[in-house]
Amino acid sequence: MGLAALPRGLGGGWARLRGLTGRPGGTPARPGGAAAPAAPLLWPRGAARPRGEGTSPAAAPRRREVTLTGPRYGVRRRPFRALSGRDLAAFERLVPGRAVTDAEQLAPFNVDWLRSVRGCSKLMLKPQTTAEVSQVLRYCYERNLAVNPQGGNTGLVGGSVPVFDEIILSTALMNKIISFDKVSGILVCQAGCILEKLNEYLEDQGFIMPLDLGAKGSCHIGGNVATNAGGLRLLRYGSLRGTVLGLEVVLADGSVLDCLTSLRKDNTGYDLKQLFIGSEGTLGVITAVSILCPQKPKAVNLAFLGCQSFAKVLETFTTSRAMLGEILSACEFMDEKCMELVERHLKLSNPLTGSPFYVLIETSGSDSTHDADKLNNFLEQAMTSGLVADGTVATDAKKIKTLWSLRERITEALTHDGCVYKYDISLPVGKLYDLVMDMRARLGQSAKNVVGYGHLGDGNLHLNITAESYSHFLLDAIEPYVYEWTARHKGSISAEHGLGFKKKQYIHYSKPNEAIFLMQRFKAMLDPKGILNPYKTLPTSSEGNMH
Ligand SMILES: O=C(O)CC[C@@H](O)C(=O)O
Ligand SMILES: [Zn+2]
Repeated sequence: MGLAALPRGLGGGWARLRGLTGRPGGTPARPGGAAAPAAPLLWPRGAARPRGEGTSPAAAPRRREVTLTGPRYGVRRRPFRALSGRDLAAFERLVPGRAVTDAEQLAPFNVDWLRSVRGCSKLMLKPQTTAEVSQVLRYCYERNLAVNPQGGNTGLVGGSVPVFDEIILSTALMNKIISFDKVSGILVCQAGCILEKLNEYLEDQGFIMPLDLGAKGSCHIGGNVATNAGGLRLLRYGSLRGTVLGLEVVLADGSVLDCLTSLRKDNTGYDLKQLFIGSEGTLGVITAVSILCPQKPKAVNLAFLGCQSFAKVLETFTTSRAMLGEILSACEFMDEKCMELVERHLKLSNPLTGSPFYVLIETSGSDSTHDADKLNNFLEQAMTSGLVADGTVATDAKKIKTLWSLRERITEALTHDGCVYKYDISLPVGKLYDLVMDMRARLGQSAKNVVGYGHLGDGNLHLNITAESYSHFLLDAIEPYVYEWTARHKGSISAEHGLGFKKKQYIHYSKPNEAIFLMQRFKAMLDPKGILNPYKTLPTSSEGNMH
């Protein structure tokens, strides 16, 4: 690349570092809920192996019926009470006009976004206030009725939909902003606020949300906190365990735990909110969140770079960290297979010529000249030292969004590729791509595509494997090998998606028995009847606990 082509000043909005060949088209963020895309055929092993289902995606109708989770995974319904007419009348009194029983209306809330698991709930309740959530849970607790808390239903591990007939407790109408303090940057809001809407609200006031993810257009902040979602900005702003300052939670028996403080520092006893962050709705229902929001950066730049090897990807990351320092706000990677999929299935265009790997480096700062200088120096170094073979830089918001969609929409592209096996792995960053190469060699022709992408800066790999149709043989080749590999390298089998229904029995690969036992004791203490999001997160010996 000619150094003269470097975007000194980055004024053009969209600067190609070497020979611009294409232009991506703008597209919306990942849809969720009822707006789910074409049906993927995805059967990762859950509580038990799915029974006898292998349909060719090509032959399947785009909106095929998803098989019920209970029979498909061989799960036994726990002895919760079944909903009666008396219960329905009571709920109609507690949330008048907001108790949904119509089967057609309920259908999208019984199926996950990936269309891989399906429950058969007969009732969805849509409370508007914490008091209503409390009354509903008190009633359910007394009557021994199981409850499935649900936000935007964008989860990827089957945690947000019922397994059987659990009552869906939706946070959709709990979407009020309670307060925003411009001095401290602390936002307090109800759990059902949509992430993107919160960000828009904050942007008007010169702030942003500390997290960003592909599902931002549909996911709820309460669901984000309940799953401890990571996303694209974690590298810069840290995890929700740091930015969430307080929570209001309704416990299984209906009691309200008001820990909705807005303090940066508070060392008075145990930090109880941490128990609920990442507990996937199994310990309580999050009804409100207090969260620390950063200033909206005045200057944002995005470099999309092509690298010839993963070693160069790693060195590009370390160099960017060293040279961009405090303005580095994201560092993501994707391999060429991912690029092929977004091009083929979503018709997005690669603005670079073919490279085996692509890296997205975002800077967010307060001084555009200073940031441009820093980025230019970094790019110059990366290019002259041969770390980066090709690249383009965007400074204009629309073009930044277009480039980001290449990365954010990989999940969606994968759903169009056939039967998908998903793995969300944390590893020492140097080992991140070894697992992909190992898996590719191991599976050979039995997989259609083995792709690797993810949050490079966080050491989080999204390994996805696709096949034309479901195969026990392929599943056996992947699992438990992928979990053993991860455990051997001291990684985590769920970096940011949670365990939900599909991964709960693999917790042992990442946590010792003592920790799991303690988790089970917490669960028993906070929800003695086990009514909250049953069959999720924690393994139970009677439900195919394999280890
Ligand atoms: O689909 C996946 O495997 C990852 C989804 C999401 O966490 C992402 O980073 O795009
Ligand atoms: Zn991710």
